[in-house]
Amino acid sequence: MMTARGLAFSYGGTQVLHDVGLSVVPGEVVTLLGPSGCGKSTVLRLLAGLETPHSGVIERDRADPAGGTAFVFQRAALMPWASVLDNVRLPHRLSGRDGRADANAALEAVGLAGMGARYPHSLSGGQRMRVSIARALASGASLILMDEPFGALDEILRFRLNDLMLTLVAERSLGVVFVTHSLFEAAYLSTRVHVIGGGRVVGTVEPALDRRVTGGQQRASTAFGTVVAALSTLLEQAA
Ligand SMILES: Nc1ncnc2c1ncn2[C@@H]1O[C@H](COP(=O)(O)OP(=O)(O)OP(=O)(O)O)[C@@H](O)[C@H]1O
Repeated sequence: MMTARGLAFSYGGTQVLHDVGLSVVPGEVVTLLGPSGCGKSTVLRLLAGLETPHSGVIERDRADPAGGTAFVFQRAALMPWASVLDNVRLPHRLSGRDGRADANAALEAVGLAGMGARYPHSLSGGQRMRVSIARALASGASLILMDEPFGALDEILRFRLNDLMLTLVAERSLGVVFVTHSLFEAAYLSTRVHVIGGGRVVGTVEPALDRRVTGGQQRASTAFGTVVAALSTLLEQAA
């Protein structure tokens, strides 16, 4: 779906990325893990086209039928004056379409069927994040860039939304590039984890987990422990 190679980027005179590359195909969650300020969000901004790399290339697969890219931020960026349904169908409205059917289907997919008439202020943090994910799904995007989407949620909610994401990725063959601080979340969700330090990929781990096992059983498995240990070692090198 997307391949990036040799990305370098500076803010003013300060180089924050030296050499970052990644690729994502449908059904994959590719995670960027690293200490605060290492450049994870900047990589997402480059992938989203919000910034232009100073060197390196980003190639989007032209054969990708759905083609679109959606962004999900840490704070669910919802319009407070608009209903949940109108928030979710915003991408449709911006391109002159109705979008109700897609928006309702997406709300159902994230477990918020029947909540379309509510307003963001009446939702919990986890529900708001679900609305934000529903908006990304309803937009029809096949590639979703997620910048610490569950960082502000409690552990239980984060676990639930991690499972929801894995289901949606598998069912809809989405590609996801995911940024997180949490090595446990990275281990649980990812097809591949790139650990970033000093603007470079310092190491990559492909969690070899049995994906039929979920929840506490997965997190308590020996395989999971091995992945977490490998990621901690790389994180120590990245810090
Ligand atoms: N608009 C900007 N202008 C100048 N410097 C910036 C800007 N945005 C980010 N930076 C700097 O670039 C570096 C990388 O920032 P980035 O937000 O990509 O890191 P991050 O890994 O996502 O951090 P965090 O995990 O804390 O969100 C940091 O040192 C940050 O201070």
